[in-house]
Amino acid sequence: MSSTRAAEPAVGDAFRLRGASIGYGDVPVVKDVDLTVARGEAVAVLGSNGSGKTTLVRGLLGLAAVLGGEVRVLGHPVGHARVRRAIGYVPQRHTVTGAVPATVREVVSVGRLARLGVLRRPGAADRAAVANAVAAVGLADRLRDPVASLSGGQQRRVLVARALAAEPELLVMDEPTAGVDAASQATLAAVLARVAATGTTLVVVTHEPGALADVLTRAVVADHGRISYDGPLAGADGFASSDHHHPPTGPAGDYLEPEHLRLRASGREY
Ligand SMILES: Nc1ncnc2c1ncn2[C@@H]1O[C@H](COP(=O)(O)OP(=O)(O)OP(=O)(O)O)[C@@H](O)[C@H]1O
Repeated sequence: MSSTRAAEPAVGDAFRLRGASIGYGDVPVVKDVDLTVARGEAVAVLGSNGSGKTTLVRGLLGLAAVLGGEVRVLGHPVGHARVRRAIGYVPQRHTVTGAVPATVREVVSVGRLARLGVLRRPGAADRAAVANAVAAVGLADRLRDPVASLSGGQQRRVLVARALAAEPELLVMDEPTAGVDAASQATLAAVLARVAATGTTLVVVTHEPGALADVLTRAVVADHGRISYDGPLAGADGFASSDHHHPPTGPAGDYLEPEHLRLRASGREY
């Protein structure tokens, strides 16, 4: 997709964990982890079920609690407004079926909200970013269709487009290829290669790194909440667990609906 954001030199950290413990309530799942990812890197997060991969990336997004140590994203503490605008997220397992019969364009437009702020109305650049993101995932001909009328794999691609529409500096994807057919995985790999080429940092939680092997260069393997391997993706052979992946089932209502409603309530059309 084209980007309105000029490629910036990849300087500094995309994120940095120092002795970081991340979890839920007061229970750490990720324990005492040191990890630095530089801007512009493309990193796979691998490991078996329950090893803490999702919790690790949710810690970057402020969706899991930092219980100890330090987590900084783009040089800022987690939850900083600058970080919220700069980070794109494709959550795990969610499809887009829910109570709100949103169209593809509406769901993808939600990805622009953080950039727009409360007051600014969408302009040509916003509409172009949405259209480009939808085209990038191969769904341009479905722009006006209700998302609920798409297949599970197509709905995953809508969520990828929603994250791309924000033109994020850091794109975090949790199992983006789960339940997506081989042709669509190849499309996604091509999209991510173009996104990476603009200097965007990629972090992809996956059980299927092979599908994105041309894009992801570094692998981090989680094991019982700790990092057991950090190095070239090629050297992580055998760590990727293919014993299981989640079918993309279940409503995404908790994550999507309030934002859909906000978009509609604001009367802002794309
Ligand atoms: N919201 C939550 N509240 C409490 N515990 C949680 C929550 N989410 C995950 N956990 C626990 O954290 C541990 C790690 O889960 P996590 O989802 O991070 O693993 P994962 O490596 O992403 O696994 P998978 O490959 O199955 O997606 C699990 O034991 C899980 O029960």
